[in-house]
Amino acid sequence: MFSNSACFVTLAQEKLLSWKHLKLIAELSKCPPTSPATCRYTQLYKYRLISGFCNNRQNPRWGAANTALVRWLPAEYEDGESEPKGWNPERLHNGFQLPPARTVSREIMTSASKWKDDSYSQLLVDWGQYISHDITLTPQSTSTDGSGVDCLKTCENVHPCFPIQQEPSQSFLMPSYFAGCMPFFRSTSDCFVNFQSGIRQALQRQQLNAMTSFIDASAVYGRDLKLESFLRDLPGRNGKLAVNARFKDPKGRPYLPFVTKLPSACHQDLQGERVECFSAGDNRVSEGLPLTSLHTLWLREHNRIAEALKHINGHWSPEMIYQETRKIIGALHQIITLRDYAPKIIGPESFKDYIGPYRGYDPSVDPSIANVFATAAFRFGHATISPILYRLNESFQEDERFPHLRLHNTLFSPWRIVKEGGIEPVLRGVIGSAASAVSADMLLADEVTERLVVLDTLKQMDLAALNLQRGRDHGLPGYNDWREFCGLQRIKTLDDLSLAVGDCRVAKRILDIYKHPDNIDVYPGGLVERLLPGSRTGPLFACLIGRQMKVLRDGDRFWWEADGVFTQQQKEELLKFSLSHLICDNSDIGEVPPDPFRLGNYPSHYVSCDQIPSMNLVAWKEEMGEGQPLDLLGKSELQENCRISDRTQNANRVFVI
Ligand code: HEM
Ligand SMILES: [Ca+2]
Repeated sequence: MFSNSACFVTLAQEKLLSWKHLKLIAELSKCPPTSPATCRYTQLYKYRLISGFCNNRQNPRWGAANTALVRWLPAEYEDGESEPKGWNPERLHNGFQLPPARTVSREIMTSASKWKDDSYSQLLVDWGQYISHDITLTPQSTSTDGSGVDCLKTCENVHPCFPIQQEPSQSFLMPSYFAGCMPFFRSTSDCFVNFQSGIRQALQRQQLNAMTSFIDASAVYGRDLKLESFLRDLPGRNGKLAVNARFKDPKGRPYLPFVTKLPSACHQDLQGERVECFSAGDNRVSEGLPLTSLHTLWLREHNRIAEALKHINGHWSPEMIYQETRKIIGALHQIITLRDYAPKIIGPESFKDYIGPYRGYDPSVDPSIANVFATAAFRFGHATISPILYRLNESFQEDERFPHLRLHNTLFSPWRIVKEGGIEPVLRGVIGSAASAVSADMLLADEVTERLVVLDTLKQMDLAALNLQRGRDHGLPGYNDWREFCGLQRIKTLDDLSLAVGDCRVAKRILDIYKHPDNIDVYPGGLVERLLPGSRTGPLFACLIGRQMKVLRDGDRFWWEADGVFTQQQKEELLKFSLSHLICDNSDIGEVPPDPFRLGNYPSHYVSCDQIPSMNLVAWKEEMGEGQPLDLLGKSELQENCRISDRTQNANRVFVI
């Protein structure tokens, strides 16, 4: 039941089970019991802890890094406890076998072409990917998990491997060691046993979120002290982040530092010198060029703001400059996501229904990421990935030196930033080209279903099949159960499905493959739904994304609008910020659309950077002696007392934070 579990358990549930039983469970699970976390000192500290612990002082683990994804509906494993759906291919669900993930991908989700979305730029897609990396990372088992099985070499379902079977007609295209399947590593399972939700659910396998759930710029700063220290320019004593020591852009602007473990797995320009994978608060930073460009902009913005704050408050310590800048950058991530991004994704009506106006911090709200959000709903964005990466010159035309590229040639290829003109050609491409439209008959581009590059796997992967298989690995309930959860009608007939999808041919194909409406997986089901007006999602994903965004806001003690976090004057300055401003201040681009998520023609819909409002940081001016003494308390000093969960080390820890 608990095999391959990451070890960490708090068993303070004496009211429910005897200590004898708790100890037995701990032994079986190999998860040593620990005392519960407490947050004794945190009221004295005005910044978030890097791990997210003690954001909620009564429930210190809520939203923290390396805690379980929460369940809004109990898991449905084949054996009730841990085996994925489809683990035993012979097993019948409502009288039918589940269709293999790859079949669903090829028959329903893969498209050789994509329509353009005339309203929005590609930046809307890239922000989605960027912010998803701030709030969720589901760690996977590795071949070295002690199981003795190498998931790169087997096509059998043996823990922790749950390979994606190829359709027989495809196998001959594969090298012999892959013939028949694509490798798949099951997500690592959590050891934390939460009895509050009942014994049955407590014993079910749960997956982890390695990131802090909060929108807190953890993709910039990291999620533990070790990574955070590595990313900082501590020797500079200036509150800044460390920059790349080897390369600068053509105008002398900095790049992100490289990873330390060399040679890194990133792809190389075979002609030139090596360019390693970049490092940032999130280790997926080098996955795509727009993603890397956004990370680079935030690195530069941190250093720009830190420099300005140092001038304004000459008496601030390097630690205080760093923390205040980090706090501002976190707030800006929240503003862009809730004000500019979310309404465009779920539509104005759903925004009103599920999120609504801010009414203050609510400590009874659990801000943790839900399993269904990370594993299905927020992966809606995969259907908006463009098969082409556009690179544009100063006149927003195709760049002759750096032409457009097919997507698979850009993944994990940071050399294309360093050697091919910096981040500007890519940034102009993302603001100057249309997002891909989502329609039921054209979902994921075949660039990502036939040629997806995943590091450490030579094989070209299928993102649609990975998403589907991941949902089954996590035992996610089906599409119909989630519809019911969201107050939508269950689908019973082909007519019901045709109505939900808005395309009866697609609806028929889905029922032909699944045979029973209750067998439809939540990912393809949610993805094919007819989009709500003014949104980029159907009603199910709008509900799930809306609910998640609401708890991320209301359950965050440090939310930028929460009482006492910023002064009124500071809030007014923060609200002036926009992604246009981020681009203007940190790249060589001098003209931008006022809202870069909206697609405009160049030059008529662009304005000069001088016309973009900017924050006045004088709102952060503090007279000598005005700050609380603890503002200046060295973080390391405070966090000495905070023994924070680190799954790679001994799990048997006491939390006193
Ligand atoms: C070129 C663009 C993108 C690529 C190559 C990409 C690739 C991937 C891959 C390989 C995974 C892990 C799949 C698995 O094994 O389960 C993943 C997960 C995910 N992606 Fe994307 N993605 C892209 C864009 C996006 C966008 C635009 C969004 C949302 C708007 C998004 C949201 C997510 C989410 C929420 C996860 C789950 C993260 C986790 O919990 O680990 N991705 N993506
Ligand atoms: Ca976060």
